[in-house]
Amino acid sequence: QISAVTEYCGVNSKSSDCKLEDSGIKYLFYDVNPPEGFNLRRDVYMRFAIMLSEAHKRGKSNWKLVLPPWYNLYHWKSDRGVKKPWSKLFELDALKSFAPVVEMHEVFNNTKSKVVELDTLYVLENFEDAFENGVFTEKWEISRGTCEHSTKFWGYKNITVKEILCVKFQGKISKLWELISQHPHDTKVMFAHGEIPLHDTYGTKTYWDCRKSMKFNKKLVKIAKKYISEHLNCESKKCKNYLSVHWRRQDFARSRGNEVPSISGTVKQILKTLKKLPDITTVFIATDASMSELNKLEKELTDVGYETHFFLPSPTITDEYGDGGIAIIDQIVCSRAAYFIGTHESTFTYRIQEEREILGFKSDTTFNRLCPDTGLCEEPSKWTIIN
Ligand SMILES: C[C@@H]1O[C@H](OP(=O)(O)OP(=O)(O)OC[C@H]2O[C@@H](n3cnc4c(=O)[nH]c(N)nc43)[C@H](O)[C@@H]2O)[C@@H](O)[C@H](O)[C@@H]1O
Repeated sequence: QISAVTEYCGVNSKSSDCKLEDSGIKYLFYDVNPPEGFNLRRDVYMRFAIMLSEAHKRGKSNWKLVLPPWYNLYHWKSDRGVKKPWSKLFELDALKSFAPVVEMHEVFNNTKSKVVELDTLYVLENFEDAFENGVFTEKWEISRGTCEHSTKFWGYKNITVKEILCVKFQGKISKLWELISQHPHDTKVMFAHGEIPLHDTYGTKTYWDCRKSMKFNKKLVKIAKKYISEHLNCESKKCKNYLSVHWRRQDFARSRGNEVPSISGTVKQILKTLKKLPDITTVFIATDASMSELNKLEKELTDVGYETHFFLPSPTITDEYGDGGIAIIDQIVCSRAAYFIGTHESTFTYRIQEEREILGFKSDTTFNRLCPDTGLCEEPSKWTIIN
């Protein structure tokens, strides 16, 4: 009986008659340390998506990964209190083509009572000393005592939890299956601090297959294309006529003074690059800078004859897609430029570089960074694509 229902309500089933209680499906929920931003969260998603996709290949086909809604991100001011599903920002079908994922609201729809009761919430923590006796070993340990965690669950009142376990963890993400197997009857487990486990396969073909499946919502791509066509005069995915810069400011400018340049220092470096690119007279700036900083930068560039653009969303776009959507539009415009300069150690920049690798740009047009005004400037790492 159970197996018949399981088959009918299989992992790829779209039937609305499939109810979680009798379907045999198991759900893996995860969350990320609250202050972490959008683009680190995208990387954490990939770790879990690869974990589930690989497990599927090895027969664990009843597990689904629940996509945590985008909710109250520290840097996103425009959509406080709003739970944004992944489909607002990404193409869900593309994500599903790589890994068995479901949106949170789908889980509620599949639950008769509309209450989700997690069997176990594992709150992951780092070991105090990752290199005990000088070596890094993969390990986990259930800690006695308490650990810091939230049971706010993205603002949902109808998520409860039966058992909370604090776990010191270090190692690759697939090691989480060892924890899960301790409670074989669990059907809903959650990991808090999903950023702690490491990638199983960083930079491999599997990594890039997963990365390629993170296609942006088509409507956001359309908005970016229209902007590129109207303001930057290019109709292609690989434009030849503009340079793009990801100019990370805010907390980077405040607390990483040794790593990021001043405004004039930024202009100097952009101009130095443009000298090497005589056919380019247009610059696109993606940034989280204040309007006054941006106006200063723009003025210095236009004063010496460069057309300078940045994306200013209409209120309709902001209402519909929020800061996340605007970040994606900026990333698309940067990724299609003839030449890109990013900000050192910004995950926002890393995701643009990956997008450019997928589009097939030469790596010397992609892995470039803004240097501090003085002192050393380490070369950026080149994470090139494996097809
Ligand atoms: C220091 C660390 O930096 C990490 O940031 P980092 O890797 O740059 O990358 P993100 O986490 O994506 O950046 C944080 C947020 O800043 C906004 N932002 C940054 N640059 C741009 C831009 O060019 N255009 C637009 N539209 N928005 C931008 C955007 O809302 C993004 O979600 C943080 O995630 C960590 O929490 C921590 O603060």
